[in-house]
Amino acid sequence: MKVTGTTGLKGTVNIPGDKSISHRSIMLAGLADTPVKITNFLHAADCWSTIDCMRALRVRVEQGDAGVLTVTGNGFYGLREPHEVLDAGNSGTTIRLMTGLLGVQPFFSVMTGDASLRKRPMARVITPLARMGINVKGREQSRYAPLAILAAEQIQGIEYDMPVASAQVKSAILLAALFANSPTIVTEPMPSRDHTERMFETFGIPVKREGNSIIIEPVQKVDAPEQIDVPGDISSAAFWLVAASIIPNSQLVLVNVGINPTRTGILDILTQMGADITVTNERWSGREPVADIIVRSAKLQGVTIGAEIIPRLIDEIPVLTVAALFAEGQTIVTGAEELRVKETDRLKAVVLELGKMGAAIDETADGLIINGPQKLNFASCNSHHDHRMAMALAVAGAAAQGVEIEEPDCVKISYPDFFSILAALRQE
Ligand SMILES: O=C(O)C1=C[C@@H](OP(=O)(O)O)[C@@H](O)[C@H](O)C1
Ligand SMILES: C=C(OP(=O)(O)O)C(=O)O
Repeated sequence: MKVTGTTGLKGTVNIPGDKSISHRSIMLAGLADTPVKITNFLHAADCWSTIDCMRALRVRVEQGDAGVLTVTGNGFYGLREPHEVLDAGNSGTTIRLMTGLLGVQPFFSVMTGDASLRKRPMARVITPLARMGINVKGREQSRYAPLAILAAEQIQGIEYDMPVASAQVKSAILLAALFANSPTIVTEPMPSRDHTERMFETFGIPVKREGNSIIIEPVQKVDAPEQIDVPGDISSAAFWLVAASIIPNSQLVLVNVGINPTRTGILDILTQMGADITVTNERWSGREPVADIIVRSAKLQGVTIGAEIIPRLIDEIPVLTVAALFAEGQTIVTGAEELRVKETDRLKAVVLELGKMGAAIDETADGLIINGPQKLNFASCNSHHDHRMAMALAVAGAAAQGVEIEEPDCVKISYPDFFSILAALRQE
């Protein structure tokens, strides 16, 4: 995929559905006994992995006009033993959340994923689930998938202090907690995205929050809504926010962007860098706040991105690195060691691939140091089969002298139309 430099981006982008919320909508609707309609669902490979897993557990998922889904479950105890190995593909969210949900079922199941997913840490979910009485085993002393999930007997609620801020670990525990015989208290070191908690409330499940703790009482059933409208994904909007900021003569209107405060670190950091961002038309999409966002080119300054904000922009670091290369002064990222266990080691990958374009970025144990502005040249760069890398490289190329992206197809994981939208917004 070749992306050439452009003199400006202009237009309106309808932001595709939130990936995190799309996964959760299918899982919760699959526990209901009435049909749930889901609009603006993200039709991307990761969310389809969740659909395929839930279908294998005998949940009906039908696709109607405009990609609207209708999910029909068989009730709270209605999942059935799958005949096949469940494949989470490239999706960490699918395998980790599903492990919580499968661990409490009275049947055996096996989950696996692609080569990248089979290298990602799974002990972080297996350890707390084991304390609940859930029996999951994996490869290499239960560190990696494939995972074998044994039929559950008695599930206890636990009090768990999470060692890392991870919405996936938190959500796996909270899903299992619904089926336990006593309450569960999960405490996070820093608040991670709370879409599971909000989705629980949408399904009539009470959620108690005390500081950084979440308390869940077991339930016997869920009260499903008739419809869920998935907000647009701010992690997808992030590529346009950065691209329009650093490419002169740009103005974009991003429509229907989720602005859940556990996700808006990118808006805070770009604003601190001097970006010209206007959040308008704030409204609710169910229990999730959404808005339209106008972004115009601006002169950016370097910024410090510390551990406390990382969970609120965890997936945005690759594209923020590109922003930092175009900003005046130093940008320092710390506390971002979780990036090493994503689809690829994203700290290493940004240094290596943007380095091919001439960028000098220092890699530290838990972050990056970028001195801007830097001049980038045309180069061939590899996505490392990581969707966020592919899109960050495209933004860098469009803002500079162009880029050739090897292995660009991975954008199908979260944003299948990314390249065609980029082409449509270009001014020359
Ligand atoms: O819960 C979720 O939907 C997600 C949580 C984050 O992962 P971690 O929980 O591993 O931080 C994030 O990086 C991922 O893209 C989606
Ligand atoms: C890390 C990501 O997703 P997941 O963990 O679900 O694979 C991502 O989308 O950037």
